[in-house]
Amino acid sequence: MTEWVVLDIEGTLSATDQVLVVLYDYARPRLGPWIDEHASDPVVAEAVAQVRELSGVTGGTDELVAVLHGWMDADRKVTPLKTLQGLIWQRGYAVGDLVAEFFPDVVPTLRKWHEDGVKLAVFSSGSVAGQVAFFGHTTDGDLRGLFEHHFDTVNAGPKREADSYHAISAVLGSSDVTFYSDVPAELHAAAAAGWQTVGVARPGEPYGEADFSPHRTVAAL
Ligand SMILES: CSCCC(=O)C(=O)COP(=O)(O)O
Ligand SMILES: [Mg+2]
Repeated sequence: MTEWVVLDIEGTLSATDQVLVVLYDYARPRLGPWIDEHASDPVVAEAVAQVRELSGVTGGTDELVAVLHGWMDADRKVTPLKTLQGLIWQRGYAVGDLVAEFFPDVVPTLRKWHEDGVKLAVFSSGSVAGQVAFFGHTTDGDLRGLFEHHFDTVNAGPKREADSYHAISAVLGSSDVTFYSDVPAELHAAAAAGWQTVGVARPGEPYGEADFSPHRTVAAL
């Protein structure tokens, strides 16, 4: 049995539409008001500065929002976008607008692994703040206690680079780690860092028919 299981979210634990439709549609109209109402929050100010730097935009909130919407339409997992989305979703879960849903196999399997002594962590492009709110408000209740660690592109790095997985191993204090993801490029990066890998090829999902070789592949956890 592996010491650690690290899990991707979108396409692995939850349907891609949960993120790209439900969560993105919730964030889209709220980005502008959030930026204006939280301009003095250092996290928001830093995210806005990064959006300006990456896009070259010098105008007001409307121009920033146009950039953010463009990134969302292209599903570009750009870190400042994920930071702003995470703050909006955190509020959405707290006030009861949002409830996280999983594929049917997910919660029973996570509970079994946890009971069997396997340590669980998450590595997602979604910000840690968004992840924690997500697992705290699910159709199966508060699942935060199942996870020892949360990683994102801020505290670990890009998901398609081996260095990010080395950084996570250093925090976990172990290289006995198995990574579950629906994206082959993420599995290649994890394998390059010495992790065990499992491709999650769920029928009907964007990567359901992808070539996962040489990784072990399952259709459900
Ligand atoms: C509240 S978690 C939202 C997850 C998210 O924003 C996302 O982009 C998922 O990407 P992943 O790396 O988990 O495929
Ligand atoms: Mg994914």
